[in-house]
Parts: sequence; C-alpha cells; structure tokens
Amino acid sequence: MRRDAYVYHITSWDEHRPSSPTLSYPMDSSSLVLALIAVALPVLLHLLTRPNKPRRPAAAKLLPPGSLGLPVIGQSLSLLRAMRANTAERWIQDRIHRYGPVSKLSLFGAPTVLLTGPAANKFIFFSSALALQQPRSVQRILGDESILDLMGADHKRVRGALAEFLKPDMLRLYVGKIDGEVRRHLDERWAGQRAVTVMPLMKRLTFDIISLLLFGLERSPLQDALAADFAGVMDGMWAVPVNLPFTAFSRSLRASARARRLIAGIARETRAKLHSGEASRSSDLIACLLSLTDHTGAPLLSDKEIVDNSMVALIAGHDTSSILMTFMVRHLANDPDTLAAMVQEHEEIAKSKGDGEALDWEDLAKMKYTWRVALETLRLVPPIFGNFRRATQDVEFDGYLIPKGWQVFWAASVTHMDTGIFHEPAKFDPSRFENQSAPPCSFVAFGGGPRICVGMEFARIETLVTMHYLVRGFRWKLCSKNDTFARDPMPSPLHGLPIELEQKGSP
Ligand code: HEM
Repeated sequence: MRRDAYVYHITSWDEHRPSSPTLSYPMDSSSLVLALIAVALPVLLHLLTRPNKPRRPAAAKLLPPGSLGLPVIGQSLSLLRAMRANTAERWIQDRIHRYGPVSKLSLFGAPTVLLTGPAANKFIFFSSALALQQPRSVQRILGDESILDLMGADHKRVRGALAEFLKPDMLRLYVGKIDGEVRRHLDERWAGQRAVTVMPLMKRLTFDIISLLLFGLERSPLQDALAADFAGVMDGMWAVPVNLPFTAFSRSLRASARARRLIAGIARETRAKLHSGEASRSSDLIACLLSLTDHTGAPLLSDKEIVDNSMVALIAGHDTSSILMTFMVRHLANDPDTLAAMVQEHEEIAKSKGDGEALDWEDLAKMKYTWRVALETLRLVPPIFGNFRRATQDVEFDGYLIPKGWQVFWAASVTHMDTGIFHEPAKFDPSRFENQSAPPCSFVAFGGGPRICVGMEFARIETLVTMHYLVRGFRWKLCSKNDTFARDPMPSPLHGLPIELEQKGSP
C-alpha cells in the first residue's frame, strides 16, 4: 500500500525535469552512500540549472510560514532521522510551535506544505485539487496502473472493483477461511514454543491469509515462492532507486517482476476455471476482478490492471494489519486489565461454540471491546505515519496558497495526540471509542474521504479472529525491557518483538 503512504521521496524540484532520484528507507550503510549520491547530485544539478526567473511575487506573500531549507535536501534528512529515532511526532510538534499548524518546508526534493489537525485532514482527503502522490520508485515496483496511481473516473472504477471483493456479504464468506488459517498458524508456529518473535510471524500469517483470499493459494511451493518474492519486493521498495545489479532497489524490481509473472499465471488459470465452471466470482479476488464487466459487457479491468492491483492489495493487505496485531501483542503484555477484559469477551463467545467450530460473522459482531483495543492501538501507533498529496492546481487552505505542483503532507499522529480531541492522549484507553466515535477526520489511521482504506473491514476481521485464538490460547511476556520501536518507515518494534510464550492449559 500502498504503501505509497509510507514513503518519503526525492522528486525533482521541478516536476517536469526528467530524472528525479528518490530517497527513502531503509538507510543502511550501502543505502546511505547511495542516498548521499542521490542527494548530492540533484543539489549540484539544481545549483547549475537553477532558473533565473524570480519567484512569483504575488504568491510569495501568501505562502505559509517556514523555510524550504537547502535546495533539494530541505528538511528530508532531519525528518528521516526523527522517524528512525521514533521522535517524528515531536519533530512535527516543534514545527507547529514555531510556525503554526500550516507551514512550508521541503521534503524529498519538492516544496511541501505540512498540514495538521482535523480541518486540514478534511481538506486533504476531500479536495479535488489534491492528487495522491505516488513516488516513482514505488510506481516502478508495483506497476503504474494500480489504484494508487489512478485519479477521477479510473480511480472510481478500480476502487469499485476492489470494493466488490471487500463488501460485507463477500467478507462474511471469508471468516471461516481466515479462522482456519489463523488456527493452522498458531498450531504450527506458536504452540509448543517457549519464545517467538512476533513481527515476522504476524507478517507471514497476514500474507498467507491475504494470498489465500486474493488468489485462492493454499499452502504450496507457489505460495512460498510468492512470499519470498514479496519479501524481496518490500526490502527495496523504500531504498534509493538506483537500478544497479547490487542495489536493494534492483533486487526489489527483479522480485516484483517474478511476482508479477506468478500473478499473471494465476490469472490465466483462474480465467480457464471460470470458463469451465470450476471457479466463480466469489472464489477469490482474481476471479472477482476477471468476472466484472462494464455496461457494454467488456472486461471492467485490463489484464495489467488486474496484476497491478493484485500487487497493491497483497502489500496493503498484509503489512499494515501485521503491524496492528504486533503492537496489540506488545501492549497487552504490559496491560493486564485490558488483557483480562479481552479474555473475558472471547471466553464468553467461545462458550456458544462447539468443539473446534469456526468463528462466524455474528461472533465478530460481539468482539466490540477487542475492536476498541485495536482502534486505540492504531491511534497511538498508526501503521501509516502520514502521506503525501500533490496540488494539481493552485489551491488555498486557511488563507495560505499551496501552489500547483507542491506536495501536501498529512501526519496522523499529530491529530491522534491532540488534547482538544482525545482526553489524555498519551494514555491507552479503549473506552474512548465506546458509544461516541471520534469527530470527523480526527481518527485517521485508515485515512478518510474517497481514498479511505478500502480494506478496513478486512483488517478488522483478521485482527479479531487472530486475537480470539491468541488471548484464549496463550500468555506472554516481552523478552526485552526496552520496548521502543522505530519507523522504518512503518513502525517496527525492537528486534521484531521477541516474547516468552506459555500455552494455556499446558503443564
Ligand atoms: C490495520 C490495517 C490497515 C491500515 C492501518 C490501513 C491504512 C490505510 C490508509 C491510511 C490509507 C489511505 C492513505 C491515504 O489516503 O493517503 C489506506 C488506503 C488503502 N488501503 Fe489500507 N490499511 C489497512 C489494511 C488494509 C487491507 C487489509 C487492505 C486490502 C485488503 C488495504 C488496502 C488499501 C488500499 C487498496 C488503499 C488505497 C485506497 C485508494 O486509494 O482508494 N488496507 N489504507
């Protein structure tokens, strides 16, 4: 997901200039060298080719306060460092204290306006003058016809197709499959272990769930191959986009090409199964997308759109949810009261089930407290820190001009930690989601407006099912007293969150 969201990149100062390097995570030592090259080259180019024309005088006085900093580099490295040190919220707060809730800066090579607060979120999510900003590196890896790159009618068409697969009466059908996958994982990878590392286990669990539902992939060498390719895709997605044989970016491109071939092959097989009646529209996402037609009876999505959007759904559909579940496990380890209330909720539900009987849609509706715990976890640690938009025309917010071509950056945590919206925001308190929902655009872990997360309900199902079996089956303790985390750029607990595990009911 889309992880468009999760990226910070260098594009050219001038959006029409042809080569614009992208800088993002991870900043390991080889990446750092490349990052320096990526930063230094454009600085030189910028200085040599800087146009002489003056800035627009009329617009200048309306621009938000703040400084664009050094050409190209701007404030990028400073923000990246803060993300890594998990002090990015403070970094943004410092800017707000200095300049107010609307300020200009330069991030990843482009002039940017940072906007914070619910009114700003509403503007970002709903304004037709702002388009989702997709870094070229991510576009090259995921494909340029995914939902993340489309606008207007095309975005609506592809979003409608994905929503068809994720609508409630389809989701109902998935609960049993997700239940089976969760139990298999816990039996094979958690049961009988004295210690496990949570994050990689959650990543594989959510990958297996989503690949089962997107492609009908059961446990098989094909699923393992796809999992390996996707791990490769993720490794380089946030690296410096230098396509040389030894770079993470190039490895990521190769892994993406392999994954795309696998998905195209699955699509061919599924098409044949649809013809022979062995598959139906509700079999999996690919079957659903292949079955959709427009009013003339022509396929709604091209073959390339199906592959590109399957790539996005696979990434968006497992990375974020696995972070949510990992951080719930981390929080519950040190909050016995919340854990006890969850255990009680799930034991109550289990009483009405037969031995080994799978959970169903109605059971999930009863897991209200657990979902509030999940929402509170998302409020405190939103998997997506923030995201970029690009102004497609000059546009105004709060009396300030945002010129055409500038980036706009929103950051979820700033709103989530606003004392005017959430009482004692640093406190973990699931009851704040009881009865009253948060005011519009103030809880934005899933974004908002026409691009609000299309997989939100899916994430709810897999989280609730996993937590049901986890809190009933196991007790755990964190292995390390130091439970800090970094944003890389997604939140990632120290060492992947190792825990000591005890299976309930075992001697
Ligand atoms: C806890 C889990 C999840 C979180 C926190 C999350 C968060 C988000 C956010 C914040 C956005 C909006 C980004 C923006 O507007 O800039 C988004 C969009 C999206 N999400 Fe999720 N997501 C989650 C799970 C999922 C799942 C399970 C799927 C797929 C099954 C999914 C698919 C997508 C897609 C396709 C978009 C793009 C929608 C569009 O552009 O119209 N997400 N997500």
